[in-house]
Amino acid sequence: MSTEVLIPRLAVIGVGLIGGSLARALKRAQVVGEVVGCGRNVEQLERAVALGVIDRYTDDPAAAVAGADMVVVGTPVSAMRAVFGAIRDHLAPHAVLTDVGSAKGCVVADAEAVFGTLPERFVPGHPVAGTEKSGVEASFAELFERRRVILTPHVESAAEAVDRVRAMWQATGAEVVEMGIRHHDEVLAATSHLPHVLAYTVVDTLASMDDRAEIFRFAAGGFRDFTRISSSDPAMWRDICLANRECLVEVIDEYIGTLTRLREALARGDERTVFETFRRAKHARDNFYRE
Ligand SMILES: NC(=O)c1ccc[n+]([C@@H]2O[C@H](COP(=O)([O-])OP(=O)(O)OC[C@H]3O[C@@H](n4cnc5c(N)ncnc54)[C@H](O)[C@@H]3O)[C@@H](O)[C@H]2O)c1
Ligand SMILES: O=C(O)C(=O)C[C@]1(C(=O)O)C=C[C@@H](O)C=C1
Repeated sequence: MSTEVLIPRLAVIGVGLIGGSLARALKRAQVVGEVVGCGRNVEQLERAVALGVIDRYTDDPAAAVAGADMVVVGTPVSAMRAVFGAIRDHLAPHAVLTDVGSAKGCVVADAEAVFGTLPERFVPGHPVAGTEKSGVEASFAELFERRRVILTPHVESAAEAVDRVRAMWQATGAEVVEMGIRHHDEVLAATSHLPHVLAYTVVDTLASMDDRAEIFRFAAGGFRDFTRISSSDPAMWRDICLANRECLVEVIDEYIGTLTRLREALARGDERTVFETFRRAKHARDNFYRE
């Protein structure tokens, strides 16, 4: 099989679950030359080299991006503004800059604040794939296979830069789609951020009940499936939820409406409403996952 080096030098700033999985996938596909990692935790970066995820590392973002053809920011969204500030004057003229943040409006606002105007070669991105684990140890090359990656190019994004980021993600086995920035944040508030809020609050509610030991002793498959994502990094999810709070609060209100209606139906013994709510949900989910 012939392969083409799409990215002679890749800089990954924030080599964790997502940055590490991307580096692994691109190496496996043999489409990348050298991978330079950058972060704040030297032990983690050394581990990344030992695992073969990156070829070398530096703790200086400016040095990491020097000569890089593609720069991927894989830090928590709250760190992106500082990273943009540190690399701003050191990007090669031909370098394409992208990120993997779970919310996009905040990242674009940060880029605009740092760069003045949005750079032509900046293409915001979001792989809609992950796990509840964090760190380079949890990264794996197959993470993005048959998953979606959303690109949210801004009006100034150069078509050629968008093509390069698309080609990078396609090489990982992902399907790439484009979306408006606000639309992305509304959709992900509903499909990703709300479920995380629900999982965290359900577990938190049960954990604060007096008989919690008894409750958790009898928690079985349903509880495990529903709450897996409440094991995700609380600091990362605090950042995501606050960054996308406008869209998230709207969809939480919508959800509270549905939950309140169900609660009232249960209280008055309204079989029909309870059944119809569950039936509609089963129908929607079964259709969604029928492939
Ligand atoms: N975990 C998921 O399921 C998932 C899925 C898609 C996108 N994302 C997004 O990807 C990004 C990374 O998430 P992750 O799950 O890989 O987290 P992670 O904790 O596994 O990795 C983040 C890495 O960034 C490093 N870092 C933190 N602050 C930094 C800074 N100021 N400069 C340089 N490096 C810094 C950390 O040391 C760590 O190595 C986040 O923006 C998140 O919103 C996460
Ligand atoms: O599967 C998980 O553990 C995830 O949380 C992945 C998940 C999601 O909500 O689906 C989490 C955050 C992202 O930005 C994209 C994907």
